[in-house]
Amino acid sequence: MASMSVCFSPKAMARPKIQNPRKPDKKKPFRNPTPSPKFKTQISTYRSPPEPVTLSGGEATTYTRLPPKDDFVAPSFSPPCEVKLIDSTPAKFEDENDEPVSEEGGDDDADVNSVIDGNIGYSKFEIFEDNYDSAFEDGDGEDEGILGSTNGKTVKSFDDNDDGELLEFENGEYAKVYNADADFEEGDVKEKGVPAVMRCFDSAKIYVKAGNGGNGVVAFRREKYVPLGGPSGGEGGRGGNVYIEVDGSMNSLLPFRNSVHFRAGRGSHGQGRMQAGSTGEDVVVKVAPGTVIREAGKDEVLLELLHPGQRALLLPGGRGGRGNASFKSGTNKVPRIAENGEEGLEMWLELELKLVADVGIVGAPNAGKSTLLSVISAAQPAIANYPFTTLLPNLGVVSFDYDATIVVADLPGLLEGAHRGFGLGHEFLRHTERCSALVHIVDGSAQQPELEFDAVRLELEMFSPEIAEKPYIVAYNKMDLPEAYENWQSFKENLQSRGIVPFCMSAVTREGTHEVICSAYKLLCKSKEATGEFEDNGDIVNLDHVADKLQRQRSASISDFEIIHDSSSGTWHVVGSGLQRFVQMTNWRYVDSERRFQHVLEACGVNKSLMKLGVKEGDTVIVGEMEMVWHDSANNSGASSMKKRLADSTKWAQWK
Ligand SMILES: Nc1nc2c(ncn2[C@@H]2O[C@H](COP(=O)(O)OP(=O)(O)OP(=O)(O)O)[C@@H](O)[C@H]2O)c(=O)[nH]1
Ligand SMILES: [Mg+2]
Repeated sequence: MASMSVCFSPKAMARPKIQNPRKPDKKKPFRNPTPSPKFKTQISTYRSPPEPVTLSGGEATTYTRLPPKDDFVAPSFSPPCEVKLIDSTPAKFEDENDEPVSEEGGDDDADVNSVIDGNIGYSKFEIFEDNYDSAFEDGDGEDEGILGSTNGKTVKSFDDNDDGELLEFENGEYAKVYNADADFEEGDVKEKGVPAVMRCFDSAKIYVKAGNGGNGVVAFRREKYVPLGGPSGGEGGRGGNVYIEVDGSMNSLLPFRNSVHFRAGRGSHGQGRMQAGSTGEDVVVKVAPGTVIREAGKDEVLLELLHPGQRALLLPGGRGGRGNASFKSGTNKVPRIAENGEEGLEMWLELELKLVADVGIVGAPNAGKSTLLSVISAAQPAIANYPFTTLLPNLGVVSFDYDATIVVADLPGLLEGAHRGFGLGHEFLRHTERCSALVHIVDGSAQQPELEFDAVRLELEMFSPEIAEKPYIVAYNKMDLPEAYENWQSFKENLQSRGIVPFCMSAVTREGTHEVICSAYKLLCKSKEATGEFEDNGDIVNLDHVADKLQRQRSASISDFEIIHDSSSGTWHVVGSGLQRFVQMTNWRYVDSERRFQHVLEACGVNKSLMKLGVKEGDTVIVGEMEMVWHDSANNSGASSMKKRLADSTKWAQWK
């Protein structure tokens, strides 16, 4: 049997000419057409470091388009066949201090707004798909798509892309529009055609990449009167980090519709005279408070960022490669070896926004939710007399005192059948998940306010029992209108018989609104006390844990590896993150690199393990992106070819 001394050694091979695809092949007749020996086999993907990314704060926009009033016929509110509610926990303010609002909340003399027509029927609004590209384009260049219709007439329209379509932006970047309706069941009302601007309000998919480290260099000190100056190659700079920061001025993820890729800058290469390269530019991705971050396609939550100013290091930049000065030793005073910079990590992230609000305002469309928000806070949501004026949630801050403020979210209206795709469906209900209390607005001028109330409660329950169980206040609105005033007594009695004490108010005249929001605040305090949220003493949370974990994985020891044998092709795969990183950082242009590589394979036990497992002469061994041919040899002189593997495993670049 042949001696088991083993050697991988590279075989010099001609490098193929690779045409740089970005440049046209200009023929230069007076130059030698053979490729320059300095020609690199890898096509450079390096781009100049981007400017630090600063995203402008996205506004929770409210899109308004007033259709002609005649478009709205007043169909009768169709009562739900069966309404079943879970045990809820309505707010009760029965003690002396918590006075419920006067039952005569509406002033008889109140100025009845003649413009307001409370009889709009909305039970027939639904989202449907259509060929709206052509049919509904109004030429104003806005994103428009069909939102709803009544009696066949279009209410609003928004351009939208099909699910799964690739959006191309002017800057050459692209984003995939997801199919939000993947698990749509046949027979259900189709919940397709939600305009992209609405989908992108609270979800986004972005690509982040930390900067690559700069390469180290081989250089020697050459100076008059300094003979044998020694190695002086400096190391490369560290690549830029990727940070995620909470920007308090943002309340949506809409900016990520236009910016999908975030790449940190790469470290610059080292230089002679022991000069280290400079560090790459960091990139800071700004997100809205309440953003949940997951790796694309995975359920595990990486980060949940709630408070403005929080900053998490997500991806650390690659380490700079060492220059030859670092390899100087007693036995090798003239090292001709330097490392490549470590590649920066990259990842596709899925961002999901769950607004951080204390109180959520829910209710049927056109009930007066936005009007209430505009009255109790400085927010200025669009208000109009037709359903679905609010397409995206709005936030407002209500100040009670210097130190008592709450954030209130006004959500798009909910229709009976929202769980089957009617109206805006449950698109935005997840934003109430973080609310501690809800204010349920009932349109007093509706034909049957009790049924409207029950239908919305049912929808909340259908979306999530946890949300339905949140403490809530019922506010009967539009008391200034005679029909609402007339219905109030029966509505109140109906709810009281179920143990719910409703409030009445007129958001337009501001009567009763103060009582409603004060009660919501009290409810909020009670709920926070019960859950112990006030005792939250701000434990220091390590937001850099993702980067720490990735760093630990990356710097695994080179002796941690696994060998996988593919007997059909006689291939041995040596898998280990430490070894792969080592291969990636090895600069094969330098002669000493091969020797060092052989030495490492020997030292970390790869050769021994392969021989134990029965590797044979001529077998292929793959470590990271290097492919070698196993060669048993008596005196270490056996030649084997070493090739660099490209991303596409069917192609091979001959490597010297
Ligand atoms: N008379 C009267 N009209 C009101 C009152 N509150 C709201 N309105 C009117 O009702 C209409 C709808 O009000 P919005 O605040 O837009 O209702 P919304 O619940 O936010 O509606 P969507 O966003 O479409 O779900 C507007 O014309 C308001 O002026 C009220 O107390 N009295
Ligand atoms: Mg609204």
